Amino acid sequence: MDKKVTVVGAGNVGATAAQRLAEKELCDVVLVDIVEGVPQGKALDLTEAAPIEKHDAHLTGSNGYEETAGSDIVIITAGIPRKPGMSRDDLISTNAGIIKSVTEQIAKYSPNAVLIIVSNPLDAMCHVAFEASGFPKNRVIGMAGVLDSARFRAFIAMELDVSVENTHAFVLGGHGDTMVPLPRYSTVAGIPITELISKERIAELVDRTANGGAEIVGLLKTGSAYYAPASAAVEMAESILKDKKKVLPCAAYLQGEYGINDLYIGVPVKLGKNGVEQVIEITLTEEEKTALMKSAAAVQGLKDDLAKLG
Ligand SMILES: NC(=O)c1ccc[n+]([C@@H]2O[C@H](COP(=O)([O-])OP(=O)(O)OC[C@H]3O[C@@H](n4cnc5c(N)ncnc54)[C@H](O)[C@@H]3O)[C@@H](O)[C@H]2O)c1
Ligand SMILES: O=C(O)C[C@H](O)C(=O)O
Repeated sequence: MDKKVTVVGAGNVGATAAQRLAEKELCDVVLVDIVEGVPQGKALDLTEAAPIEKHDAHLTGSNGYEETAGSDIVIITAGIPRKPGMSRDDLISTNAGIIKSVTEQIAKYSPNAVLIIVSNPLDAMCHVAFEASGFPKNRVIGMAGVLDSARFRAFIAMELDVSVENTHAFVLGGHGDTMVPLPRYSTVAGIPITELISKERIAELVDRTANGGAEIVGLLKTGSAYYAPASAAVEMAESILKDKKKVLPCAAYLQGEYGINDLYIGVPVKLGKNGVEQVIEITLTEEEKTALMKSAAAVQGLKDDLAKLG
């Protein structure tokens, strides 16, 4: 393949993302993890599936970074997931250290890459990677909104018994308890769901979406969601690799947009070969604005915690 993507963290999200990238024949994939043998074993296993899955992507596993050199995109999933009873924010001190050291290595070997951050707490980890890489803001992006809106889309399709392909949904804000699903901008074949589903029922679907991560953690008990998160990261990677310029909700570094400054938060962006090519500002009602500002305040709190961690 003429494109190369590194996935750091060969655990649940990372290995599933590697599988999807290869099976869609988007790129060659380098899987990196600190555990000896795991990235090598998973890359070999995926390579042995290739004749059956009919793809020619090359997969390599490594415990170092030399093999990652010259990557077009790096998806960072390294770190610990939460367990039942924990919030994503409880992961901040452990994962900040991991993301900092991983990003420094990545920046050294792939100075022109676009980084897609997955590790939690997502918006805070974007700040860590942004600072540790020294990359411009358009090349450090967080994955959360694509996942959160896919969850909302799945719940809308289940509610109305329609194809998921007919559904569109928007979720703004930080990837935490204060995320902001936007029913007015969520549609079925272009029809706003506010025309199709009662207010009370929409409120329930919004609540289920905002708690979608915790719902899966409660079921799995030993970790968090990975199939949908991997799909979401790969949709972002595909838009960048193919310069598709899809408009997707992603965590982007805002400098004045939506009245928010110097903060990573989920907003609609255009994703192309340069990463974030445009932040799209949509009109919000007073209620939606208040919810977004509350979410921004929560992310700012985590950013302040990072500064204290040093
Ligand atoms: N943004 C989102 O929407 C979203 C969705 C799902 C998961 N997540 C987050 O992604 C992270 C990974 O989740 P998972 O389910 O894949 O966890 P996992 O435990 O299955 O995998 C994590 C992997 O990271 C590796 N790792 C740890 N430190 C490392 C380092 N310094 N260098 C390289 N690899 C390292 C571990 O060995 C492990 O294999 C978690 O923080 C989780 O909360 C975020
Ligand atoms: O909920 C988690 O801890 C993982 C992830 O952020 C998710 O939304 O599935």
